[in-house]
Amino acid sequence: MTDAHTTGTHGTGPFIAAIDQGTTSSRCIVFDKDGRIVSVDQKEHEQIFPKPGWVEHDATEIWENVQEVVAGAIVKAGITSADVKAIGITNQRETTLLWDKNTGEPVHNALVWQDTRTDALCKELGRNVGQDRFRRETGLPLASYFAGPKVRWLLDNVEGLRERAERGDILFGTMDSWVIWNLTGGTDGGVHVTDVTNASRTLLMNLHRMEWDEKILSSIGIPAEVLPEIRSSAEVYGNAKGGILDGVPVASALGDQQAALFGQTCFAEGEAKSTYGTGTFMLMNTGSTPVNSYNGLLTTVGYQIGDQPPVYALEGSIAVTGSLVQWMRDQMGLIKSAAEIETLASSVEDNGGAYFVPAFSGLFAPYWRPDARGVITGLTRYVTKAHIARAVLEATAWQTREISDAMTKDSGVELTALKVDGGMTSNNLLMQTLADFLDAPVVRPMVAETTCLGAAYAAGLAVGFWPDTDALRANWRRAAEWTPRMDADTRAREYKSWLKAVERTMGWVEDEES
Ligand SMILES: Nc1ncnc2c1ncn2[C@@H]1O[C@H](COP(=O)(O)OP(=O)(O)O)[C@@H](O)[C@H]1O
Ligand SMILES: O=P(O)(O)OC[C@H](O)CO
Repeated sequence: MTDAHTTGTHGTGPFIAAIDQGTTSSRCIVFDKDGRIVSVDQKEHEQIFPKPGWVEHDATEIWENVQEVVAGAIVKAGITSADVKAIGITNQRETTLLWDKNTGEPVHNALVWQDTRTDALCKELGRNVGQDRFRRETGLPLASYFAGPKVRWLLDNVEGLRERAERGDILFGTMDSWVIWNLTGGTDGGVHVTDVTNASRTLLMNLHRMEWDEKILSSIGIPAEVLPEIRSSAEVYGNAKGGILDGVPVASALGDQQAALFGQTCFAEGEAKSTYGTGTFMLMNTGSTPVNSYNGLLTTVGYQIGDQPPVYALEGSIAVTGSLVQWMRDQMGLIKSAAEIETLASSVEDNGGAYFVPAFSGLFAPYWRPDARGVITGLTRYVTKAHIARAVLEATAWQTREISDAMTKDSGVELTALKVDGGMTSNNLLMQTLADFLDAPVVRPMVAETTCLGAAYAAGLAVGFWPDTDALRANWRRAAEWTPRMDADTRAREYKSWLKAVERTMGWVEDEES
């Protein structure tokens, strides 16, 4: 398939190292000038589920893993810090951490983006401050997904924390800030920064001014003292201090989905990519002005290169896609490996009338309904586990279709082709189904690790390793393409049934339960 896990040096360097601090693992990839992978090292971290709906990570474990994978990738490449021109950072977005700047100790586990404990707080803020205000100033709907309410929860629930924060002893960061602060020295002069893409996921940054919004900070109840400085996505923030890359410039930070947009070289307005991992995130470059969404998408920052103006994006976020395949494997035991879902689903011609809407933690885009829960509908005695497997894959494709429709409505741009990446894209049936449901070609690049590649590209631009985005475009190579085969009537009929199934998920959780 792709060369994602090859090791061994290409040429003689120099190189760029990218760190991807993801939801389930941390990895480091070394790239050469052609954007090819030289080495990879990766380590998973524990997923902590203290209560239903709560998801946490141990940030100390994550920082240890990051150091380990960086050392692993450098050793596998057979190079030294002298061969590495810059380090790029990309990360799971929205996951929220507060730590003590004097000791470097986290005050609590990080609250992960999937964590829904702030649902009630968001409702309260919506009543007191108004949904519209958040949308207008930050581009985001008020939802537990984002970082701001998680910061407030920590300040309210960790004893004595608010006083320590107001005294200036506590730092807030998403995982980019945590990794950069530690890489650049931690308690010994670490820099406390974030980039515009990560800041645009907090509900705290004014999307038009690229600054923390004081009115929103005071309405959520967050002291400005804890906040990192907002910087561009591609500039030198500081040099690594200690460790195997001592002295190397840390030169980019991008939320992982924005990094994938960059790695897929979606530099022109209207270009879009969709990343199929645990969840799925489709982003479309909308150019130099933020496009308001009236159809359930997020307005977010795509990237900002140094002192150039920021580039905005529209995003459709789907919470459950690859994780539904994991659920079929781990909770249901219907398949033994994620790849087996393709074999099972391919053993039947169609879904047998069954539709599966995986609203396990409510529905994200384009609905933003925390009260929704998963349903399998259309069941008769005819339906087998193979039909369900097919409905599982179709769920990912239909959710993408809904987001693509919303993007067309919001941006006026018709999707002519979708660039895809992520673990699920190795599933040919899914990719064909996607092309069929979108009625547009689906293309996958040679380097499937677009997230790390995007972080490497941004860091490389910052230090002059690559001259400009045209040089990056030249590296993009197509590995596979799927073209639509479904007839229009079947597509329309199936889409109607899918939308009917989605309706059945709504309102399941009563107000007091949520
Ligand atoms: N062949 C496959 N068919 C369907 N889903 C798959 C397949 N292979 C992997 N997956 C799913 O893809 C996800 C892993 O993709 P990855 O891009 O590594 O995710 P993440 O970066 O979110 O951890 C898992 O949720 C897994 O269930
Ligand atoms: O770490 P991933 O690939 O699951 O991405 C998570 C997203 O950034 C959440 O917004």
